[in-house]
Amino acid sequence: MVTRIVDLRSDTVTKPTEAMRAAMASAEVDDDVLGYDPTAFRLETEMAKTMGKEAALFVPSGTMGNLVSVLVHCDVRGSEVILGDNCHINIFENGGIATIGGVHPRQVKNNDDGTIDIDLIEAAIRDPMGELFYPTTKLICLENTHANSGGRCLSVEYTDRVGELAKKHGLKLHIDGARIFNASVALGVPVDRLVQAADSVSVCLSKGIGAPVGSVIVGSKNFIAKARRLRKTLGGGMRQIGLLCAAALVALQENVGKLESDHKKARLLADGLKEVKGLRVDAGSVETNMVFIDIEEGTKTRAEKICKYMEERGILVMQESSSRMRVVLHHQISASDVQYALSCFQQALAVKGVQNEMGN
Ligand SMILES: Cc1ncc(COP(=O)(O)O)c(C=O)c1O
Ligand SMILES: C[C@@H](O)[C@H](N)C(=O)O
Repeated sequence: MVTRIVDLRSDTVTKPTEAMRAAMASAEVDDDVLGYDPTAFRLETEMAKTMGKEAALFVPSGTMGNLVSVLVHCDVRGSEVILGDNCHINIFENGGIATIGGVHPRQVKNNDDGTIDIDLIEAAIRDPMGELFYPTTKLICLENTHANSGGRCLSVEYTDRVGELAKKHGLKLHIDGARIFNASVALGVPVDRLVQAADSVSVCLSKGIGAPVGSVIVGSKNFIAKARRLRKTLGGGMRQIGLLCAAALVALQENVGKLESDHKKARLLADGLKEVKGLRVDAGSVETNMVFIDIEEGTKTRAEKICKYMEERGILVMQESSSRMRVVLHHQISASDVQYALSCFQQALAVKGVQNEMGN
């Protein structure tokens, strides 16, 4: 009988706290399409100030935040965006920039640390006055932290260099900052400084920050004005969104300060897992709240079996492939949860049933 659930699938799984629920219940609201929801205005004003940009816009998801941002920057037919081959926009957003926006993705290899070699970015740029055959590069996208690289942080120095390259070629820079606060805390760099070079940033409130729903796009006033119109076009114009924004305001107050603790718990779990025979964990590369766990060659089991074994004990783990799993720490995972998860992983790899000759 499972008596407790330890949900390590993602930092998107957090439940609203009592303070968030109370704020939602008492939120001052109005129609944000016909006018301006006052609580949405408060959140957008606060986020623009925090991120060091002129303006901000609440959107229902990080996927819509990236889609709207890319489409505002790539506003002419035949536009092209340079992005990492392993980035969220390219892998997990249904190809929306192309299928909905008609923007051509120019994939450049992501390094293991989430960066893209700057010389490869420059080599991928297609000059608008160039060959008749080519799309026109309009935008470069980075992702910080980089989820598929295990939550690795892009440094401010690297980000500034990419920003300089974009300016040199008359391009814009967008940062998928779903976990930008995690990067800021891990690097010890104020978040507004970390994104200073970016023309736009999409910030998820629904991840490590722990809000139930939503993201915020930040940028210039002109950019946000265009983004607001495009959000409506995409069906994202919402009415009394102060209910959601009130929870986000509480989340910002409550949880940014807890991100370092999430990172410490991730490192603690990674250090324990790397000692488990049959698992391979690069604990040294754990910079924020994510840990990728690989099954070692020759270990006669699969991620599916381990995830099932863990789920039977109340621990939810994201299966990435037949030999890879991911755990993500968040403010609703305690230190004792971490120890419990580690002990269950140790048991899973020791149990005959989980390991068998066929590795089935
Ligand atoms: C790096 C990154 N960007 C964007 C998103 C999209 O956010 P949402 O799930 O709110 O659409 C996610 C995850 O969800 C993510 O991990
Ligand atoms: C799966 C992915 O879309 C989500 N952003 C996560 O990290 O959980």
